[in-house]
Amino acid sequence: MSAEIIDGKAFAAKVRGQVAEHVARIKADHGITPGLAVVLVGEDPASQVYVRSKGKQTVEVGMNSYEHKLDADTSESDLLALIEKLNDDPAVHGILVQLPLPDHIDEDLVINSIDPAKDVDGFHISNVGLLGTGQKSMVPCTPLGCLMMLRDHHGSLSGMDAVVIGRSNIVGKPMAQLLLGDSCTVTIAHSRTKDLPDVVRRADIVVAAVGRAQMVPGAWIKPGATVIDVGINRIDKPEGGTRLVGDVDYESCAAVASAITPVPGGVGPMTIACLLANTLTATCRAHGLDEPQGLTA
Ligand SMILES: Nc1nc(=O)c2c([nH]1)NC[C@@H]1CN(c3ccc(C(=O)N[C@@H](CCC(=O)O)C(=O)O)cc3)C=[N+]21
Repeated sequence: MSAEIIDGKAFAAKVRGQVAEHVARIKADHGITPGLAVVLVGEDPASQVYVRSKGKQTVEVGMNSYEHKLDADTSESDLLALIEKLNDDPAVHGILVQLPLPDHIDEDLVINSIDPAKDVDGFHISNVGLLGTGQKSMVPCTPLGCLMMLRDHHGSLSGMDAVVIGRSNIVGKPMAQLLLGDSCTVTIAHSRTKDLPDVVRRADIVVAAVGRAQMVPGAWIKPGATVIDVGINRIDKPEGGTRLVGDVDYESCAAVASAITPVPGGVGPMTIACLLANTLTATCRAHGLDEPQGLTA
């Protein structure tokens, strides 16, 4: 194994420290406490774990956390009414509606009903359009966390060949926009891409975000490339029990890459840290305060 391990857990702790410092300052100077509302519909146990750790970390950086847990059979109109209330609540600077939503609720409708200025996930069409045209926006947390780690590792990304595997609205597409914004030559690959191994082999930067356990083998990686693994998949261990793995085959990729993010402890913790950074950014914009440096795209 030769690759440097990019420690997302440590990086996320550093980001949270910067957020906490800034929060303390705006509290002391302006009497403002950032507030993040998280809305969870249904009982999905994995989702509940994320919501809990988000809530805990929100409080740890000095923000107010508002959790709304709704029954799985909550109607779309009740959910929209809650969002309207949160949009109008000056104590709430950020709103996150945990995805996926139950089938009877129109996800796009719900996301686009969030005030874009409070859309700390960056999923509202206004924010997507602003990001795509290089204007100031709220940037989706997972791609923002990946970008922070890449910038930290490489300094400039200018002119690098980047391949994003996966074309989701949540990760693949915004990741491609951010890499383009940093002057990479960007390819978005997906399930219909021809000769995927050859496409991936051209890349200086590989971002894997397909949601398929260990699908990228080391044989696809150009020696010396940087591998960012967005996948979080739970698989059975041969000896019983389960473990988390990414979308890349860690052992074989780490043997040829120059740097790689582990799962767990890579992109996941950075996603939550960036959610807090976005909540701080939204708070500063709402009150016309200076934005934190280095915590936005
Ligand atoms: N509107 C919305 N925004 C989201 O950002 C969002 C969402 N919906 N729905 C669910 C997914 C999932 N998600 C994770 C965040 C952090 C970890 C994380 O920190 N994982 C740890 C491991 C956790 C464990 O051990 O189970 C790690 O990778 O090291 C995982 C998953 C955010 N999501």
